[in-house]
Amino acid sequence: MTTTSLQEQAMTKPPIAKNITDGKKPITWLDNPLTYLRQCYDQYGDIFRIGSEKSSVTVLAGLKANQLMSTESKDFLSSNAFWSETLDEMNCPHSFIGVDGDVHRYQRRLMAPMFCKASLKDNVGEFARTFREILSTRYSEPSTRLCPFLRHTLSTQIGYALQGYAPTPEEVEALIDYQATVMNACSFKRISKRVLTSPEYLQAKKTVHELADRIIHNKQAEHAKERYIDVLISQGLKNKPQWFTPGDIRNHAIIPFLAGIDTVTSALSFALRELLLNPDIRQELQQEVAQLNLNEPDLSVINDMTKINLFTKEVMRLYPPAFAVYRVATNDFAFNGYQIKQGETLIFFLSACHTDARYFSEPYTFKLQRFADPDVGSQAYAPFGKGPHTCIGAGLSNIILPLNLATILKFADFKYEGNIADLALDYTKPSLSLDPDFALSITPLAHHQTA
Ligand code: HEM
Repeated sequence: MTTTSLQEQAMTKPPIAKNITDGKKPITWLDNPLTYLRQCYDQYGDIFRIGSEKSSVTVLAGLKANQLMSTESKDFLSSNAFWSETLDEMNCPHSFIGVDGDVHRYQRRLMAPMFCKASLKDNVGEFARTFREILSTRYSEPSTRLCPFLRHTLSTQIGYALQGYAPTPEEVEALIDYQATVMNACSFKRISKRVLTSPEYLQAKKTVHELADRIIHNKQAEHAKERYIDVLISQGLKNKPQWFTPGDIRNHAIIPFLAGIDTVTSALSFALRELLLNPDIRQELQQEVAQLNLNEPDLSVINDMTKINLFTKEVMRLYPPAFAVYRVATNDFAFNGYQIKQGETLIFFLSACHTDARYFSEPYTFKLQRFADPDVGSQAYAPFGKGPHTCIGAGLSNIILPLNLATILKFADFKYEGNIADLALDYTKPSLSLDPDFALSITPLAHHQTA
């Protein structure tokens, strides 16, 4: 491109996406955001706007957007401006997902040791036991709604590992409803804020507050390691009281659930859907798990899950639970020849490259061995985000996701009665989800009893 046309482009705004279809029929951003973004990226490339000329949001995508987020995001991008209304409603002004700079760095340093593999390695056996127990005691029924089952399992695993407390299934559902309602009303603006006065929402909020207080005050003497919430109180509150209001502390009590349950549920449900679509892959993975000791597994067993690990990576490439993240520009900056203005809301479509044939051949084909080639991925693969806010729970997720999948493959049979390819996507939750009524018939296998 010549210098003049670059200058001209900088004067104009990025193109507005128009007439977007899924290949057959028109689709909208609100109804089908992932497909919408993918089609826009194919049509317009690394930068475009969605919405109308009067009110639009700029989307940055592709390798350059990922690199920008990784390297320079701290200089001119803010998470806070996007999250602030959600944090107001949750009464936690310093919740670390929605703050920038020193207050974010300080909390991240405090939390990082609790999320590292060295800290989680002793929980692996307990994760496996938890899943087997829940599977056999609660969910060996003819038809199990998959998402509540996974949320119950994951909240128990995450809760015991980090907070020494496992929420009840009712508390977990209240958490999920509360989070989805606040985010949809306050940050994504998908629904009216009037919903925040509805009796259902207020009840969920009350349940979540009570849960947070119970976690804070549940100082179980027998808990083996220092709990996340205790570290935050003993170090954070003590050294930086201005960043740990009572509301912030409550938020820290539930943050591992808010960030971890919905996302891992998404990945696991798409994984099971993919296994139902691909019986050959299911059989291959079943052969691998047959060789594994899942009775008392440790980290080495997770490392031995070669195919399962390749499989989960490929699942998150095609179905990235958090396919895009929001930021607000805190300074003017240039991107791909266009000028981004301070104050603009931006969507970083970080998973755009996941279906770009330049980085992943035949991108819409599910290939079990794709990531066996170590050169595949790198900057183009970003299921856990990029830059300062990149997922702190990625290590935990890389343990519980393959472990749970292996456990269900080894200890249960699962069937779907309908046509699995027809299952609709659901965008009412913060993460990419499958139809909330998606139900499987799960039968614990006989050797489960003796395992
Ligand atoms: C498949 C599973 C998961 C996926 C795909 C995922 C994805 C992400 C992404 C994309 C971000 C970046 C958000 C942004 O830049 O605005 C993020 C942040 C975060 N994730 Fe995850 N996540 C997963 C599991 C977990 C788990 C299991 C936990 C904890 C129990 C967790 C805790 C967090 C937290 C606390 C943050 C905020 C980090 C910060 O602001 O510095 N995530 N996650």
